[in-house]
Amino acid sequence: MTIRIGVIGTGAIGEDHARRITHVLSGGHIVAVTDVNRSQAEAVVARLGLDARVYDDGHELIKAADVDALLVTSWGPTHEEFVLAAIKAGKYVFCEKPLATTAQGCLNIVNAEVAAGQRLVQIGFMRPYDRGYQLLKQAIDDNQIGEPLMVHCAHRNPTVPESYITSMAIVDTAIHELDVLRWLLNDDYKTVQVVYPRRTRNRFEHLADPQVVLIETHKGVRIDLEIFVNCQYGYDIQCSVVGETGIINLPEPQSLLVRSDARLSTAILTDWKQRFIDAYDIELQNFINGIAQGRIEGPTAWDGYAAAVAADACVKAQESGQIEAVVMAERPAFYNQ
Ligand SMILES: NC(=O)C1=CN([C@@H]2O[C@H](COP(=O)(O)OP(=O)(O)OC[C@H]3O[C@@H](n4cnc5c(N)ncnc54)[C@H](O)[C@@H]3O)[C@@H](O)[C@H]2O)C=CC1
Ligand SMILES: O=C1[C@@H](O)[C@H](O)[C@@H](O)[C@H](O)[C@H]1O
Repeated sequence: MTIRIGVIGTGAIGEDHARRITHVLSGGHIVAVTDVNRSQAEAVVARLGLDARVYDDGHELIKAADVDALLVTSWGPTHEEFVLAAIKAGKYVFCEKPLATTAQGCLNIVNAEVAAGQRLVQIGFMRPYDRGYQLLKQAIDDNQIGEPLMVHCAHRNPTVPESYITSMAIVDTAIHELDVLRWLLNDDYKTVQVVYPRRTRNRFEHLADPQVVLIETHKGVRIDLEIFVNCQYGYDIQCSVVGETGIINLPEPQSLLVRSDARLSTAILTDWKQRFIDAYDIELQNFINGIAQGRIEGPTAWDGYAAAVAADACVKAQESGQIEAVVMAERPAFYNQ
């Protein structure tokens, strides 16, 4: 059985996902694409050699009879309307993060999915599929370091474009940690605070960079998360969990150790596409397999909502300078299955 897939938004990650579905994974076929910049969609069709129709509009594509499932990889503020339209059409939809740019937007999707009575939405939170994070989780669940007490994290990008604004450090970047740490610790967030260190000179003037997000979970774990999106030297994701009897660190991506010219060195990646390449492959293969089996199992709309509630509180904390509460709605039993 081949799942016929339509892609809405053929920018960086839309093209990369279309590439992996076409040239790496099995069971999926890209039959339709659209982008507000039509020439971008046409260029992707040509570059990847896709046998796909180019639509003028995402809603038209969602309704197309030969499209079984959607990838929503357009800009964050457009996700909610496309995911709601996909649910209305009764079609499976893989939506890149964020599910919606506000918690209320995510809740609208949660409510629509619950009303549809079937899991149709998977979010592109790929870190739980990353081998390194899986090893961390296994060690915590096996009680190898006792109860987790503190987590030190860093999320560093080499540079960001001028269009990247201060709140995006939360809704676009920290959102990955806001998702993966709930899963890792099997916990939810109680409060958040954002503090601003001295700013780097290597930033656009309007952007506060770096930032430090301080989080307290319901179990009392304290998390400090550095977001530094103009760090210059690489794409660097760090996570260190301090437990009662030991410390575990996220493994570095595999890389050659080179002895040469009186130096011992190893390269640092610079591109998010490479850092999580295996996780992206696995999450999308799971989505395709889940559709074929009539049951998708990846990160849910509720996970998208939970991360967005924390993100909303962080954005509030960016502006207030205060400790802000993270208050979630009651989890529908639908998501306990
Ligand atoms: N899971 C992950 O690690 C990553 C996720 N993302 C997420 O993926 C989404 C896209 O990010 P990028 O590919 O980096 O951005 P991008 O700007 O490279 O691509 C987005 C594309 O969507 C198109 N678009 C915007 N509005 C549209 C609409 N209404 N209908 C059709 N097309 C539309 C744009 O013209 C553009 O070509 C964002 O939500 C981002 O947060 C991006 C990078 C990594
Ligand atoms: O999702 C991503 C981007 O959208 C975001 O802009 C980057 O900061 C993240 O590192 C990357 O993983």
